[in-house]
Amino acid sequence: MFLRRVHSIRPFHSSPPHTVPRPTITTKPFSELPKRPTTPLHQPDHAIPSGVAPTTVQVTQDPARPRRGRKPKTVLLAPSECTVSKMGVSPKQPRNSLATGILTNLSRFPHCILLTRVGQFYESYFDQANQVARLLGIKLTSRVWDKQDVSMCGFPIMHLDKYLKVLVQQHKLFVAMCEEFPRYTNGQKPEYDRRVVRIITPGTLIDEPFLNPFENNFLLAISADSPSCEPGTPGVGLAWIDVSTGEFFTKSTPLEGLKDDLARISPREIVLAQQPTDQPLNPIRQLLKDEGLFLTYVEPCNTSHQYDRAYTTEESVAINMLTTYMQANLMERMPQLSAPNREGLEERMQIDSHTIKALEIHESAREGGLTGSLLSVIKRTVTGSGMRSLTRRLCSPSTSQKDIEARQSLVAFFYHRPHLRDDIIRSLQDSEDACRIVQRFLSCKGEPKDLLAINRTIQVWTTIRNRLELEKAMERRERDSFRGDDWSSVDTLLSKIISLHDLSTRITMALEDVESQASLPDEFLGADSPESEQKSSSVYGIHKRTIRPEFSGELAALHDALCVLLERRRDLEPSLQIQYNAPSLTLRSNPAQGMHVHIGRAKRDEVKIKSDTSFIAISESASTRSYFYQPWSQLGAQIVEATASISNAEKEVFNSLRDEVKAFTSQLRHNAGLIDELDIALGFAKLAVELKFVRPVIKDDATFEVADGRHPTVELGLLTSGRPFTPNSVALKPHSRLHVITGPNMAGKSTFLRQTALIAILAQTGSFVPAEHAVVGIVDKLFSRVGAKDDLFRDRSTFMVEMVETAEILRRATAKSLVIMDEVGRGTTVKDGLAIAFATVHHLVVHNQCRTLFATHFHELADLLAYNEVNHHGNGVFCDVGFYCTDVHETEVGRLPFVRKRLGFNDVITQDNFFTYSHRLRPGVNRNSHGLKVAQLAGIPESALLLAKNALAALQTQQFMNPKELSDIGRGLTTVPTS
Ligand SMILES: Nc1ncnc2c1ncn2[C@@H]1O[C@H](COP(=O)(O)OP(=O)(O)OP(=O)(O)O)[C@@H](O)[C@H]1O
Repeated sequence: MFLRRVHSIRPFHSSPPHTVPRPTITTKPFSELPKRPTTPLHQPDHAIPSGVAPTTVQVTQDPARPRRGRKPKTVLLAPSECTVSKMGVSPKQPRNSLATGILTNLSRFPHCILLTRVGQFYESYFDQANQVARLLGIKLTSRVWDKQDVSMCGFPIMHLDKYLKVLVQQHKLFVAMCEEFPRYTNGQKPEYDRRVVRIITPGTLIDEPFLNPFENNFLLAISADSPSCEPGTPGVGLAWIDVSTGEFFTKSTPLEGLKDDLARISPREIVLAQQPTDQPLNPIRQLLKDEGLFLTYVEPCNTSHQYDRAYTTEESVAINMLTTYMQANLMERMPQLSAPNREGLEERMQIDSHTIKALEIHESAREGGLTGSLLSVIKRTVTGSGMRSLTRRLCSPSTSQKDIEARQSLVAFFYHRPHLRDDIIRSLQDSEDACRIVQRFLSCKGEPKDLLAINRTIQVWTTIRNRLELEKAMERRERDSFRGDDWSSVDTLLSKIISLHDLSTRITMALEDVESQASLPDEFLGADSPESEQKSSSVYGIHKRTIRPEFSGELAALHDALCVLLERRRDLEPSLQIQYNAPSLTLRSNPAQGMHVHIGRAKRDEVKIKSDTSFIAISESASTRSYFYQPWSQLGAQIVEATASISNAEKEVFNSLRDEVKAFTSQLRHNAGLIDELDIALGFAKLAVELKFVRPVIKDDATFEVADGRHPTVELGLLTSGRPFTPNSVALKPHSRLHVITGPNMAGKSTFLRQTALIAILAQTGSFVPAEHAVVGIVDKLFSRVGAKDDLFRDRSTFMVEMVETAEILRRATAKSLVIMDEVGRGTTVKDGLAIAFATVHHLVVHNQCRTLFATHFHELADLLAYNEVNHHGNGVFCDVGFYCTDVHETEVGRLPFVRKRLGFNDVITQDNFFTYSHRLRPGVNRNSHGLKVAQLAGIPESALLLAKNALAALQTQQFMNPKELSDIGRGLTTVPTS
């Protein structure tokens, strides 16, 4: 039989969320990419990257000579043929070099918003200026080029980060950054070379200050056209990198696992090979399109080059695509990359994409932020990278018993040593994000303060190591019961930390301590004011000392020479004061007047100077005078020259130190990874103490036993309103893998299901769990069917979404999986729903053989499933199903009046209103859902409630009434006759 849906409205599929044309980039094998930037920073380079096509330029009509009836033509122009017209460009070379440069860049990067640096501003011109001004909410203005008005807008460079965030993160636009580089010829006014140094896309943010330090920003490439992508085979190649930290991964995944990987990686941008438009979308492309992710298309990789034997062909394609894309966008900022870490398919618990969202692991479902998520409740890490690692781990916990137990041992170690734990946490708070700093260096960026930060971090690592070793020595000495075994997890960690003592010593020897850095310019050059000092620093090369003079012979000699000059200056000032009887005379410099002699009290001190021709007056105010005085000008120039030489020598030292740090990239990343591990373990230990978590026993079978387990997020939520959480137990065993949960609405069925899944995740992440006791058999895949929303955008009703998710679980769950299902079948008629629920459970028991918790209001399901069972004597098909339920108790004191008060109702509290939910599970089946009580809680009007009550009574007594009778019941005129 064929089913055909008939819609009066055709299904609607929107276009991708962005409208900017996508880039076309030819991919190259990873190994062919330069390992370091080909052009040093700040060296002009006019080479246009290959593969950039001439742009399509809209040629607008000349407003002076309108040609009626003609549409504007679209033609291809080479950049050099473009010129400015009122509303766009026209084919004539403009005389203005800035305009030419901008037009060239606009044509080279047609898919980008171009921001051009002009002095202290970033500016946008031509048609783009309208868009930029609108998006950023800045003023649109115009300027005249070649006697024509050109739209423009701009903002000061200090606002760049704020506006980049709007363009790139908010509007998902690509921004080409065009910087200016002054060229000085024969002491003339500088000319400027302008070139695009980088294209900023949502996935290629490096160290922009608006990057969240606690989140990864992944750029993902997918080999979407793999020929070997048969169902079930891992044929889709993935490669993803956080450009800001250098964390680089690759993996092959089967098509059905792709969605889960996307949910877990949560990429900001996905790079995909372009496909001819006449070809139908393959399933991978269809899935990516359906998910509504931010996709960027590049030219297909036309090489079958395999990056390394360790990687599959699909992975190599993805790696090549990713690195080529990075190269094309990061340009001069392209960092050196280390080889990607390959993730095996079996190493991690696979959590399907719905489950990651439904369990609110790192994002709450309601507000979308961290608050209310599992992560927000369990997070105790103190470093940004620790938090990022924790998030990744929660979304893909380990499936290796050995790894999990090693992590648990570390947590247990710190659990029992609060004083040590607190000490190390305190030390960790002083460490910096080593991975991000190293990545900055690898992108040829970074400042001396980053070197200091790396040094501080290495020192923190050493302090932690020393503290642990000290503790061990103390325990050995003081504790009779000292057991070396207790220390094995810590010893293993310590043995893996690589000593970077030499690197740290070099940085310490080289870098000036912060306090003395500011002393040089003020003291010796007599800057007029802090502002003028700031201004003058660029002009006169006044420079804050960053490297210790004694670090290199050359620097020491330069500093000696400067000292001599400064000594001369120090002598010159008092001798001039005495010679000219002018105590208010000082030697000064500023950008406007250069080196000059300043008289503070002119009336009193100027007399002798005025009559000396070697002083040339350059400015005056009511009480002060300034003079040009050649000996000071010459001496000052020498000082500036010496300072500039020091500055250059320091830059060289800084660059060489930066190179040294870069040479230790893998060691630094390795140590940072271990410290993340430590940070997470310390956090878990603290969490276990604070929230009374216990260490679960990990097994490699199908057991899942939890005594008095709790839902950490719901428990915390209840705590804030002063209510206790009722713990619940579960005991899934290899021979009894299915539990059916029934009970009233609002009595805690969903909470119980979710807490079980969260306990599995926490246990395999290495954390202790919220329970009195727990035995967790390793879960390979975790699935959930909880909560339902429709997905009209993708043409799916609520029930359709429910069935799609159920189908996926039935296809994919294995005997090692854990499945939680909440009210499957509720979205249709009772009979259809019951039938589907029965078939689903049956399939899970017979075919998937996985551990399952199934919550339902269909109590009839119990009769269909069980026979001769301890707590339920049905006529069903299975003998080893567990049945548990929650309850409602009519009591003298209950929650209802208080809940209704909170909802804004002002009821008279009657005895009838009193009941409580028993959230505690008991064995058995509850056949009453008490739905009307929830309706009452929610504020359904009294008359409607009365009608519902009577209708329910009628249905229960099998009495069927005509509409007139029902209406009378609704008006309270009559009640249902009892049978
Ligand atoms: N074990 C518990 N202890 C205390 N309060 C709980 C417990 N479990 C649930 N609750 C409270 O009850 C509310 C409803 O729980 P939950 O959604 O799990 O009920 P349910 O039985 O699944 O309801 P429904 O059948 O209507 O979906 C929760 O938001 C929480 O405030």
